[in-house]
Amino acid sequence: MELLDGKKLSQEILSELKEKLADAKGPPPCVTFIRVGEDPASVYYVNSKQKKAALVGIESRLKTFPESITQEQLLEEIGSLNADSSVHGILVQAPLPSHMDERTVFNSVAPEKDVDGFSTNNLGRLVQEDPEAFVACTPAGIAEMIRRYKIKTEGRHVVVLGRSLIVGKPAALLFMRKDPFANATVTVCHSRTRNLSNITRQADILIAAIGQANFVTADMVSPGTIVVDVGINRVDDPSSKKGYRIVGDVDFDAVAPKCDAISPVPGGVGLMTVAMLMHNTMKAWELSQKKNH
Ligand SMILES: Nc1nc(=O)c2c([nH]1)NC[C@@H]1CN(c3ccc(C(=O)N[C@@H](CCC(=O)O)C(=O)O)cc3)C=[N+]21
Repeated sequence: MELLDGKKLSQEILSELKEKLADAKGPPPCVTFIRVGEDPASVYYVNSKQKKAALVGIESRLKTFPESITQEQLLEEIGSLNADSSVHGILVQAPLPSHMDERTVFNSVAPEKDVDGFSTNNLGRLVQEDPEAFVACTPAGIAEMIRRYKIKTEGRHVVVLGRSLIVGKPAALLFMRKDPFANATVTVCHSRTRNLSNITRQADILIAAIGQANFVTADMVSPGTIVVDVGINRVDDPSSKKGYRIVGDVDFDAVAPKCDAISPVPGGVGLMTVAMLMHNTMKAWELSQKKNH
């Protein structure tokens, strides 16, 4: 069993980006984060994204708003960032307060600054296999992990567990692209899927993005499978300082011995997500320079 090491890979990606930026002239890439409210997980994630940006030489800015901000006010703020030529990427941290419509908010980010890839425009361009599309950072991170470990996907069966906008759906689209690093046969399963384990046992590559701790058990996985665990679930752990720990969607201890390769949580896809955000910001910056010349 090989461990798919997101920590090592993400550091590799970040240092490649840093190197690329080292001899760049003019203002550096800039990503602006929007955080509404003080959800501790959001505070933590945005903070860690800002730290990684600084490491690479990407400028980052943070705009925070109280939960009481109206959607209209938020759209106005996004509008002024869209118009600000010193900002190359905009990321509205999810989840948003329940009085907002996430779809409307995500769609208000200018397509060329939508480094999250959540807007209609970028999802459409992903379906069209447009290389200039911004691909959502988590699916992009999964694909990059598989590519860098030289895991073949062509003609193989990729089973995606979960159909979310942010992970499951774009991941399925990525792996079915006409591309030597994709070309997979993709099955998407979700909460209404019947005989789930019959399907998951047919997977060459299993991507778990359900959001439920220990959902994927050993009987669901055939020997030799490659498992990518996208879950981030909090479970109580009195022996840890915080009183909880983060686990994925896979019962790691039981499943890992059966796998050819498996990504851990933490230390797996989460870190790749952050690295791909930096990649997307760099891409937004490069595309904006191309346009201005
Ligand atoms: N607009 C938007 N874009 C996002 O990309 C987005 C978002 N909203 N909302 C929340 C999710 C979650 N997410 C993660 C980022 C980093 C780790 C990460 O760094 N994980 C580390 C640390 C885990 C830990 O200890 O908590 C690891 O897996 O090793 C995980 C998850 C981005 N998201």
